Amino acid sequence: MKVDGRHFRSIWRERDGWSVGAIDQRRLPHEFVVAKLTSCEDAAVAIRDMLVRGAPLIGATAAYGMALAMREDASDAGLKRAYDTLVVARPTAINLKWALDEMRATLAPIDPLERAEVAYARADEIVEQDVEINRGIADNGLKLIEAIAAKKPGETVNVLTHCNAGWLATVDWGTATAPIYLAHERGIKIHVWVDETRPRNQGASLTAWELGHHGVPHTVIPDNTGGHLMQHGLVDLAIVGTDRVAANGDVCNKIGTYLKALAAHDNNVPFYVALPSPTIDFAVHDGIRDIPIEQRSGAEVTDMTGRTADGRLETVRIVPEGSPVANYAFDVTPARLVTGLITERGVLKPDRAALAAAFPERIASAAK
Ligand SMILES: CSC[C@H]1O[C@H](OP(=O)(O)O)[C@H](O)[C@@H]1O
Repeated sequence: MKVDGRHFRSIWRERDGWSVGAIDQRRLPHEFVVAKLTSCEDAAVAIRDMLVRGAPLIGATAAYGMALAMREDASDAGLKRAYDTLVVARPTAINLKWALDEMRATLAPIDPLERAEVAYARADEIVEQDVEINRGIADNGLKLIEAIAAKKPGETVNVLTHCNAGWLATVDWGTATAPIYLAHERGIKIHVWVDETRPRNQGASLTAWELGHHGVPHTVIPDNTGGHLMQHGLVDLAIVGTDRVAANGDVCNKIGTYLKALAAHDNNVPFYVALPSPTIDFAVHDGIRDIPIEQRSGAEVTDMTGRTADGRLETVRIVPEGSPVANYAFDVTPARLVTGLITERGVLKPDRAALAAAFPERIASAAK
């Protein structure tokens, strides 16, 4: 989307035809730095250390990581090594394995001499497909926003979102933010409550940054505020992203999403989840039981980084030395708390039948 009027994507193939540019999201919102990935290892580290993050962007980065790997070693052993290196970079977003499986299915059958060129072409397709899918999510989600706007003519539609499921979490448009950007472009009065989303503060540092630079009205709120806003009628709907949706409609997303869904349910606030179909894991039938929840470094909880009054970036400790911390990166919202799944093929009920009917080809591939 736009950064002060100039269009950006989160990741791209550079003009040299082989290296990969990506916005270093660890530096936002205070610095806009572009990283250059020149090896499979670079791609794996970028995913692991969250230089890039967000399920679809993780998949796109892994796809280019495989292409970078084929430049290094296009043998069968090289292909296996690249897959094995990338697939363990982060455990929860299924888009990582989805993209790697797509790349391996494309590359394994062909002559190693052709693999590098074909890998870049397939990675480019995955990237363009993400943008196209998210544009479809925008169209389908817009209908929900328009229906709310029609009931309150002249008033603002207030949307709450959690973490960052914006264009920075994908190649472009975002998932949860895609309908928001389209509504804004269509002139609908919209405002976004942005959960700061401790401990990595991706709402405060990424969602606020991208909405602000695209000109979308928003307010950053502490994570614990959403329930209060819902009780007082200040949230018309919630739209969040997801890292993995189970076949039964359970939704895995950034830690704290489940609590937001409970508050929405208690206040009859529609709670939608926006996702591209590669985020559906038809091999998982109980999200709470079976989706692996990443646990990250305790330093993300004990420390905070910010800008000082004189413009320096500093990291400070906010937890007593010696106090143990736990840092669960995701939680799972049961399908019963989800109003609908906004996909590129429509807004679906969060259940097995609806998902299977909308994506029969995915059922077939999961059965293999
Ligand atoms: C469009 S996927 C966005 C999803 O990914 C984020 O997780 P992370 O930043 O740790 O990769 C978060 O759960 C978002 O909702």
